[in-house]
Amino acid sequence: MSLQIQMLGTGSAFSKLYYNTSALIRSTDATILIDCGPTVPKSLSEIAIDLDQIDGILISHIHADHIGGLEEVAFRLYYQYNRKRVQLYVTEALAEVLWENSLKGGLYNPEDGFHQLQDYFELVFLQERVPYPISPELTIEIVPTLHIAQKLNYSIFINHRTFYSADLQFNKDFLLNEVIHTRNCHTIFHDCQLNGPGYVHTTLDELLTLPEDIQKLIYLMHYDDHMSEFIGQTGPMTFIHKHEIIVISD
Ligand SMILES: Nc1ccn([C@@H]2O[C@@H]3COP(=O)(O)O[C@H]3[C@H]2O)c(=O)n1
Ligand SMILES: [Zn+2]
Ligand SMILES: [Zn+2]
Repeated sequence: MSLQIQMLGTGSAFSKLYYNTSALIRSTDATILIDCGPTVPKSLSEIAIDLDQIDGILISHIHADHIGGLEEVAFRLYYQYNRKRVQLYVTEALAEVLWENSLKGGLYNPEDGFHQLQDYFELVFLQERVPYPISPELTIEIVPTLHIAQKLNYSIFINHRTFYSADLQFNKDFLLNEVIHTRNCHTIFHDCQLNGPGYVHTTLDELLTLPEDIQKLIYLMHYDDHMSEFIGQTGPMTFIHKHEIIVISD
């Protein structure tokens, strides 16, 4: 069984060069978007993927660089793609905040029957730490991780052994004990702030404290526009780039 993870963007929240960090998971039987910042529709069109080729969207947390493209996607699925229904993978709690505190402002339209998130998307409520089989070849599992205190935030295990971080404060114990020791992950996509202190993100210096054999598994994403100054300074870790495809075999 193999799947592809293709980056739609690899930049930080304020990047002007690398697009918002987001990825497309493509198995033979499902195409799922992880996060949907404002640059996602443009990035998809650059690789000639139409919105109606996407089966579902998973949201890690509510910051504009991860959800700011959802209004466009919702409207276009309805008006340009003949009311196409796409699954939205979220926890129930995140769905509530997503609608009430973000999308409702643009998408609420009672005259045309749009009252709630379900009027645009097929909601699939994920449970924390419960694997969810999206298709025979693709299983996802979300785990709560710390980005900003008291703010919902979920990182993702894809087919059990690939870890994809949401925006994340460095958690060495979690990476060593859960991601590596317990789950035996072979591939890690990790957010990376190039200059410290990180405050709400993991810094490059923090990732460089991990054992080298673990660093070898790490693709760095969510980086700032001065990334090129750090090429050669990331140990065995690799910057991943927009539209790059990583093939995952299990
Ligand atoms: N305490 C905080 C909170 C937020 N931020 C910045 O705001 C961005 C929101 O999107 P992000 O991708 O989570 O990155 C955050 C920080 O750049 C920050 O720098 N410090
Ligand atoms: Zn972000
Ligand atoms: Zn964030």
